[in-house]
Amino acid sequence: MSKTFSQSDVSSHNKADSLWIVVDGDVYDLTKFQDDHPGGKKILQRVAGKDASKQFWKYHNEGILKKYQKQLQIGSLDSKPQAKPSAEPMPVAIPQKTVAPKAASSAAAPTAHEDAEALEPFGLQIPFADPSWYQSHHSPYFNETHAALRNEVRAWIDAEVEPNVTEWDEKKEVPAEIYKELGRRGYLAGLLGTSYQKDYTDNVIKCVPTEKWDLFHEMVLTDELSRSGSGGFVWNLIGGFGIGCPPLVKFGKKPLIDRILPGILNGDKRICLAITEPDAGSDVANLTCEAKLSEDGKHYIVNGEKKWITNGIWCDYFTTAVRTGGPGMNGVSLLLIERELGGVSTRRMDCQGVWSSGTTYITFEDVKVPVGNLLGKENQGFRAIMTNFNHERIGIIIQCLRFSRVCFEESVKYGNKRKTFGKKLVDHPVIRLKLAHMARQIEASYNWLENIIYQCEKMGDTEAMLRLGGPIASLKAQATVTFEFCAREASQIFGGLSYSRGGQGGKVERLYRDVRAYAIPGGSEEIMLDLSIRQSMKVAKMLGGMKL
Ligand code: HEM
Repeated sequence: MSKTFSQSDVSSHNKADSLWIVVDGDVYDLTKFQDDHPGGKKILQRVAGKDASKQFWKYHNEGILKKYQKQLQIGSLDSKPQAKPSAEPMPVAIPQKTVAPKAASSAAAPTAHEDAEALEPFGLQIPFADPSWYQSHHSPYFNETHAALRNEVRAWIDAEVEPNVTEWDEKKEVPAEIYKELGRRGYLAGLLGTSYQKDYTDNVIKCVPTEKWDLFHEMVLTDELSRSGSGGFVWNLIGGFGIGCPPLVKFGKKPLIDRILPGILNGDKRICLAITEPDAGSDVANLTCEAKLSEDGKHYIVNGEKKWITNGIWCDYFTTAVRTGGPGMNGVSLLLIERELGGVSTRRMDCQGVWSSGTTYITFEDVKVPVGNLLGKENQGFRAIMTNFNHERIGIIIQCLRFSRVCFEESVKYGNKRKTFGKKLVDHPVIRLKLAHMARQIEASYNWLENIIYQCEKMGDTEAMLRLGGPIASLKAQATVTFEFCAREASQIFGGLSYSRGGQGGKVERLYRDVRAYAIPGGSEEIMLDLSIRQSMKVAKMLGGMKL
């Protein structure tokens, strides 16, 4: 914005018929906007022609300026210093001695050497609102390729997503263009829990050499997407893909992969995972959706229902758990069902949270699916589903922990501006105690997550399924409990502002509603905690190391 004004220029626009104000040295013409201002026009007229920065920041967060700046800003004060506003989450320079990052090591061994230097500080530097490596703490896991990805994703989310996410959530839809952008940026090819799938897409990620891609990049990507503060948004983008596509890549036959994977990775086609049924959730072995082999042995005829399927309404492909054999886990297969085969109906379900994720009820009626669409072997789908669960749960953990950080960050920011009884909220010990309990749970869980991701990076799929199934289940429960706690405490800190939708407490209100979408699917807390002990004990016994 090149136009500059003096303070006296602004002062002359001090009436309803020409209403200018100044916020942080920038000049806004609110003459037309005043009638639409949700806080009322009188309150704006009272500050007409004046610097209203203090009043503005009392009632709004940064998102408002990002959203309305283009439309309402007409210039800046001639006295405005050149420096950027401090709310900008860009890399910051703080005095310190260790800022020279080492060259990245191989994908299989992410900078796990003793002399790895700390990375440049990045973000707002609010302790615990970002992982400690953003504040230049040393880490054996993250190098400059992870930092480059983090910077790229954050710039995108800050500029194009965060200011719109409330609107999208209320509309229960994210513009299709955003999903395509995910493909264009080459992010989809890296979100599969495998090496980067560069052979199947021309949209290859630019900021990370593909041969260096590892599970920590995937972690950073999911983490930064989640900073949008909307489970609905994150699930819209990766909720179906992140769990529906890996079985295709790992167990699909080559002709099927060659035919459909490029369209999926480019963001042109969408895929989801269809396991849960009206009568089978965590109890996967009891599912009833049947796939009967046709007499000529060329097709499966699929009949049945699936419920709570993320993204289903928008999907072209459904990675579906079907019964091809007898009762129990040994009669279950995975089948890739295509919408265009006919007989697939989808309807949106109204849910408590994750509104823009498209939770779906699906019916399959005599769908004729070619046998070439079988993923893995007939009646051996249960194992593929179990392997997939680890990837799904790790995604849930990453999201929950970032949402917990968002609750923490929002609370710290609000606690530093809201005054009660003559003091800022953060100056009340009872509020600091809430922040302390949030921070300790977030950090403990995140450090465990880093360790588990490192183990996944080192172990093969089968070993990870056996040895990490228990710990991942346990951490999934830990992460959802942490998220619930942080959403609750943040909500108490925001008071009425997080009881109403939108506005300053909007993120916290939305995340509070999203909690159950994390605590129930992908294995409920109860199932996870029980499994964590059963599985860990069983494996320890099996591997012969446990002495009682
Ligand atoms: C660039 C100028 C402004 C824009 C674009 C703007 C926009 C908005 C928006 C979108 C809301 C709805 C709540 C939210 O989403 O946060 C809102 C609420 C409000 N605004 Fe503004 N506003 C501006 C300036 C001001 C100023 C200067 C004041 C005070 C002097 C003010 C006072 C309020 C109040 C009291 C509310 C209601 C807050 C609540 O519900 O708790 N606004 N504004």
